[in-house]
Amino acid sequence: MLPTSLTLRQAGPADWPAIQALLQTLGLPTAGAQHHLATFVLALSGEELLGCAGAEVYGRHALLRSVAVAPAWQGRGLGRRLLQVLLQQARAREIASLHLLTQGASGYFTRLGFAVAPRSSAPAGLQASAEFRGACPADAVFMSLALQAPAPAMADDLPVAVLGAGPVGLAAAAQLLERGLPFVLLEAGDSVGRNLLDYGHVRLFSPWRYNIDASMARRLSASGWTAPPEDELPLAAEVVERVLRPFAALPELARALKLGARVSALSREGMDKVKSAGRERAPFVLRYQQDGREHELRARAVLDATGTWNQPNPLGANGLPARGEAEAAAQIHYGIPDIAGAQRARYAGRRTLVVGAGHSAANALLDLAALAREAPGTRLAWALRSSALHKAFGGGAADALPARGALGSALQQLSQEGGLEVLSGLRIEAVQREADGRLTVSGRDEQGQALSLAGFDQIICATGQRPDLSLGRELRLRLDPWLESTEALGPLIDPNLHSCGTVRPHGHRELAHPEPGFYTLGVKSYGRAPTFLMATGFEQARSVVAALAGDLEAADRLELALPETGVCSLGGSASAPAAPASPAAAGCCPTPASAPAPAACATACQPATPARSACCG
Ligand SMILES: CC(=O)SCCNC(=O)CCNC(=O)[C@H](O)C(C)(C)COP(=O)(O)OP(=O)(O)OC[C@H]1O[C@@H](n2cnc3c(N)ncnc32)[C@H](O)[C@@H]1OP(=O)(O)O
Repeated sequence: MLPTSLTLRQAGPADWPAIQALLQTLGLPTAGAQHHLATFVLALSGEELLGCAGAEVYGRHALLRSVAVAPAWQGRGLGRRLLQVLLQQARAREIASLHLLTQGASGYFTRLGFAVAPRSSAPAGLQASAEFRGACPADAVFMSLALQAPAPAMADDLPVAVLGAGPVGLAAAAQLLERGLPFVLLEAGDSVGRNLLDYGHVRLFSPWRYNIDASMARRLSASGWTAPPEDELPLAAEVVERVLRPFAALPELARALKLGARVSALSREGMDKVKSAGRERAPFVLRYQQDGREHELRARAVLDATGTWNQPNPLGANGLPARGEAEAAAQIHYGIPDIAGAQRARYAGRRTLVVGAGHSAANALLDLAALAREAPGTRLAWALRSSALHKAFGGGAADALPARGALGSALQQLSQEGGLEVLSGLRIEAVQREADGRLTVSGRDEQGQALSLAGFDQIICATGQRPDLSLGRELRLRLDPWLESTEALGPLIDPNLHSCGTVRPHGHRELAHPEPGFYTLGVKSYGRAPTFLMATGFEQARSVVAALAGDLEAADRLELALPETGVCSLGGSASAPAAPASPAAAGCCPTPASAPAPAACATACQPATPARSACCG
């Protein structure tokens, strides 16, 4: 018998402690559940929580979870009543199908109409849920229940839209060609590889064989192309000249490529972000500017490989532009200027402050030091937010990419020889242009003491990049709260947690969003994390395109091991600042397909995985 005082109602924030306690008593996972508290239906007798059931909604699909009845009240129809309410609500919200993962209750849900299904059949949004990402053990049974007839598929003849014709966007195009899927490739710049050309003078620290996507190479080879010597280190511009441009010139690619086409907004036809019903069969709508006019096109899926290069982080240590930064813009270069070439005059005989702790800063400092040997009066200073210089110096000989290790070692040597003024632990707050035209930088040291450094002619800001999130404003995206990476990647790449090159292989599942058919690829998928390597992007493109083609077997077969940097840390304090990204680390340095991890790193740097529970639901 159920108590006469039984009430069923929707949960509110104050109910979470009691729900959590019930789930823990029954051995059900709690990870991620609180985010979906608003969907929870509760059964109460007075203040006492007798049972609960919740759902995570992903577009027109939902993941049933946390179906729990207190042991003393089981077997009296309470579970069934809770589920009836949830099902009613799901139908009212036009949810097309309900799914669940369970270890011990599949028999229970079979009686309610659920059927066991392969995990791979789960809608894309569900793949990004905490339960799919690890809160439920791999042996949990996946079950589904259709609430409405399946939506008709979107017209197959619509193209896949690839945004950005950098190495990863072009790799996606190569995969789409191999799969025979129609596509359109939109590039804002006037050339493929536009961002690489911006630092075209920089020599990459990974040799050719890691800079070329395999599917691109296959297609190029068929047209008589000769691969560059695989052990040489190319300049960034050479990657464009010798690989990307020849590939883009192939007729089958050239037909699909729109240069000078800047995408400004994405949405779904007839749907704003709020509308759920019919969403997944509504084509994407892309708005873009080309030749001074606004255009729109429709697509069945969108792969955003636009990178982050055009969104540099500012000088301000708090992530905001330093006060006065905009006014001083004419004397600040963001990225890696061509100090030995086109921009020599800007730095020769001048005093320059380089801000940042990544490979871009190292490259700029070494170029300035070389210039100082030729041009009298050239002086250089280096400001970095952290005082942990060893991180900026990298792993040296322990780095699996020797050129990357050598870059840090050369910087260390330069600082030891007194070739540069080092200002570590400096948190920049303001930049001021003085009457003599020089810049004064002020901020605080790690103890909070005010600091002011005057007399800089130029500043090179190499503090990394961040993604432009405005494109996805009308799409349903799930991002890591601080990295702004795809949410599932956050724990794997968070520089607060670890600094190794080790990232668990990942593909279409980790890259999926609640918006079916939308994926972010390449460095943008890592958001603000500085550890992206180009080979990661090639593998992402391969997996996502295989998934779009319906080849889940290939999409799930992920093969990628990243080389260690030689500087490993795990569980770094939250106050430890992240090393800023650099193009050398972020956009242009592919990695060996499988590089052995140095012994020192092999155990210390296991990628973080979400907390696991013995049970599931
Ligand atoms: C998506 C998910 O949340 S999966 C996680 C499911 N939850 C759990 O495993 C937690 C522990 N179990 C419970 O909290 C409860 O037993 C629930 C939620 C599974 C069922 O709730 P109850 O209120 O006990 O069930 P209800 O009274 O509606 O139905 C009882 C019937 O289901 C059967 N049943 C209950 N649990 C199970 C089970 N794990 N497997 C198969 N049958 C079951 C009972 O034997 C009973 O059968 P009968 O009608 O032939 O006597």
